[in-house]
Amino acid sequence: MTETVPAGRLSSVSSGNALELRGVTKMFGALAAISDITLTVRSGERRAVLGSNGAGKTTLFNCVTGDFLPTGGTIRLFGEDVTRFPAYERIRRGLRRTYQISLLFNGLTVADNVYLACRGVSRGRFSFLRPRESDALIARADELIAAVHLQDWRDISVANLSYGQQRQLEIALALAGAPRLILFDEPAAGLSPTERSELIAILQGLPGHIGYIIIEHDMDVALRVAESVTMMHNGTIFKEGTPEEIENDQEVQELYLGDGHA
Ligand SMILES: Nc1ncnc2c1ncn2[C@@H]1O[C@H](COP(=O)(O)OP(=O)(O)OP(=O)(O)O)[C@@H](O)[C@H]1O
Repeated sequence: MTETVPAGRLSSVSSGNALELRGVTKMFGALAAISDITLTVRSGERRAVLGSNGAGKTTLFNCVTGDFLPTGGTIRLFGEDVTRFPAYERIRRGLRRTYQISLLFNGLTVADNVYLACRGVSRGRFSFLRPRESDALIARADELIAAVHLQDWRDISVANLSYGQQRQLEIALALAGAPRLILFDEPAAGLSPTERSELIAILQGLPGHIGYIIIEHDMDVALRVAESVTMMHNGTIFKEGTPEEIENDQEVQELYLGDGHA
């Protein structure tokens, strides 16, 4: 976890597309939660998806992960059509996701949680651990713990971590295996200003080959950790641009920033 590429210079280290959505629609009865979404995210790209409540952000994530099958359209992950693939097949191809709810083992330590996540995605998980394999997984777990700035809490049980530290740990779990694209669902929700700064530093410090899409209501966080922004409104894409373009866009300000949604 030593390679760090600042957001904004990522396109130079990666090629190809991580994600291509073409005309993706998801209906719930008569309601189009998302409608005709066409979106391309390059490998290594860091994209924020913004929009007011009910804009369709989470539905978009659920379609990408395979939690929902879209009603229409196609989804390609690293060039492959995964539209009808189950979630685990997408995970095998390097897709990860964090949730707004915690999925941690509260009674276990930080190190145990990350170790189990590493073991869960390692090839030898169904065999008895050989010492060397175990050592490698422990070393990998320690790398991930350092990547999310939790090395001083390595042996503390999750129940004794602050809320912000628990969110940091969830990022470490998402990094287990070989993720190439991570979907972060409101990682800054409920964090203190100090914890938000920590989160920004962690996201900015992720290895350059790992792209991500972040849903975030906190504009300050979103615009600092993303190189591109997609604004959603009423289930459709309303605007795309750089953080600067979005921040200065008159329509965005009127629709989103000015009405207290941020
Ligand atoms: N499982 C579901 N069944 C029926 N309607 C749903 C379902 N999931 C989402 N919706 C509806 O689809 C629309 C988009 O919801 P979605 O949760 O994707 O928005 P969002 O942008 O993530 O909102 P928020 O910021 O509040 O999480 C909303 O009108 C919502 O009520």
